[in-house]
Amino acid sequence: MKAYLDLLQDIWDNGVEKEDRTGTGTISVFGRQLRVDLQQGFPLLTTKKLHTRSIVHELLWFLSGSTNVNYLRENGVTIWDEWADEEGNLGRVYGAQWRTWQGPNGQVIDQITNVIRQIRTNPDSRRHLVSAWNPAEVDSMALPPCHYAFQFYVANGRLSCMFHMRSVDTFLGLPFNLASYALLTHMVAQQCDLEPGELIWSGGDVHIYSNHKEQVQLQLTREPHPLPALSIKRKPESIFGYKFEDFEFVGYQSHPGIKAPIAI
Ligand SMILES: Nc1nc(=O)c2c([nH]1)NC[C@@H]1CN(c3ccc(C(=O)N[C@@H](CCC(=O)O)C(=O)O)cc3)CN21
Ligand SMILES: O=c1ccn([C@H]2C[C@H](O)[C@@H](COP(=O)(O)O)O2)c(=O)[nH]1
Repeated sequence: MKAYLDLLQDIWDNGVEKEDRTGTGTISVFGRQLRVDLQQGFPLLTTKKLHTRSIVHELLWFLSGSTNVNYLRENGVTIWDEWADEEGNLGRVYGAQWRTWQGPNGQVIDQITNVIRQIRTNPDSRRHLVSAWNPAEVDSMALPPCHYAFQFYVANGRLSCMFHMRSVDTFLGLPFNLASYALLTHMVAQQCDLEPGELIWSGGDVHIYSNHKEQVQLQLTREPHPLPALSIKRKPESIFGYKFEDFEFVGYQSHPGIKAPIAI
């Protein structure tokens, strides 16, 4: 994950100071890409300890189609609490767009089921795409999607994934997002009898919040450890059958966690 540290350094060296919606202030660059070969290990940051529990539960929650934080809270995950209303609702965020995109004639589109069916039946298609960016509904979301689209690609028996982010909290958000899409790629690959290939991240406004600068400097002094491996204990009937206990990050060795405030 040297590439991640290089990205932090790149923002540090080339970023411009920019105000933002949260009032925190950032240094920011525009348009960057990272590529990770999933055959070389699972891309979990080793230069600070990541809370894998939150990452796994958040992905299972997206896949379930839920947009209420109750499931997360029941499992001790608090990362979406600041954006939820009194009933725990977030509006038509990721889960809703992935599983129940509403068409103009009242039809409901399950993009996840569809994309997996397509990968299985027509792997060479160039349309293996899921979009969370729904212009008709962005105003009814607690936060418009940051990771707004992803695409799969099949070649040589391997499944690769490219995902796009319009706005990137590089210190707190991106490590979660990379691990989450790596996990999703492993799951979809298993469901489609493929091996995981490459994970490609592309970012628009890629920033470091002004109150994360010390944390970033500390992280940049640290040497990465070897990457862990992901073990999936069983193959469920469908992409929606995975449980938290099915995943193990084998050999995850990391530097200690680094606390940082989240910009709301
Ligand atoms: N400013 C901002 N950055 C984000 O990354 C972000 C948002 N807002 N809003 C929506 C979601 C929520 N996400 C979050 C929220 C909190 C943490 C966070 O505080 N992470 C801590 C550990 C917290 C935990 O797992 O309990 C960390 O040290 O990584 C990470 C991602 C990602 N998204
Ligand atoms: O998965 C996520 C979700 C959110 N973020 C970050 C990116 C920005 O710092 C904020 C969102 O603020 P906007 O003003 O809507 O851009 O959250 C992330 O990095 N990853």
